[in-house]
Amino acid sequence: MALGPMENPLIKIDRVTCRFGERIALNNLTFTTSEKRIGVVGRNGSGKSTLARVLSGLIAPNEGKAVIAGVDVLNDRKDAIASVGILFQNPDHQIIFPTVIEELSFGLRQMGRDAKTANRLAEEMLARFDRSEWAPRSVSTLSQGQRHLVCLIAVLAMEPKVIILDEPFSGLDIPTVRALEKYLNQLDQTLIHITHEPRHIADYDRVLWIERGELRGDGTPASLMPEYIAAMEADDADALR
Ligand SMILES: Nc1ncnc2c1ncn2[C@@H]1O[C@H](COP(=O)(O)OP(=O)(O)OP(=O)(O)O)[C@@H](O)[C@H]1O
Repeated sequence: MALGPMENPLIKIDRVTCRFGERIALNNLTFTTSEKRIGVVGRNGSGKSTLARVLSGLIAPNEGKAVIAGVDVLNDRKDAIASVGILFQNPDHQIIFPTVIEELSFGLRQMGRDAKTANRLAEEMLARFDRSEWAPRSVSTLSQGQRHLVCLIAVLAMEPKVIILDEPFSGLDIPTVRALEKYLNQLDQTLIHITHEPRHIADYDRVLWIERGELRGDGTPASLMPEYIAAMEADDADALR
């Protein structure tokens, strides 16, 4: 018998606890999901970025594990690269090479492509985004929005099944946000989008509301966001504690 999405979810967070010293960033968090568009909300410091890092295998939880498309993303790094990609809030936390083509080729080399193939695929990706002239450009000469697009292209080039977006639009101007949104909406891949802006996930299939490292709410945007927004507005005295 074929397993349905409930028995064989695309994404599984299984009893994950993450501590930083005394601080508990994620507390025995468990959920599964196979939806294509998942929003993650919660106040500052609630554990969203920690969840993003666990989901992409970049940090080891103290307990529990993350499994994406059957891959234990922490322990099986080679398969994890094909399963999950992450777009950080700040592109400068992601970019490590001086030129755009080197940056794009790097991920493809990591996936086992030879240098020539990686270069060709990177050039094809730039052409797809109508940015072929960026190939030899020094990344430092691009604007923040342009560097963001380089990071997104780099993630897409690796064709991961799941793309995690950690507040991808903060600090970007309206046209750049619109352009990135357009690219993202067209994608066939699963998106997990961490945001403080309800508008960005209004059409999503599911929203997870994280508070103090635990799941405070779980539902559709229509069922969950009114309560979330009311809680945020009622709670401004507690901000930054
Ligand atoms: N490397 C770290 N060292 C120490 N504490 C950390 C570290 N990373 C996260 N924390 C703490 O873990 C908690 C959760 O942080 P996290 O960055 O996951 O929150 P967040 O929901 O993404 O916040 P924001 O909305 O402000 O980006 C916070 O209390 C934070 O101070």
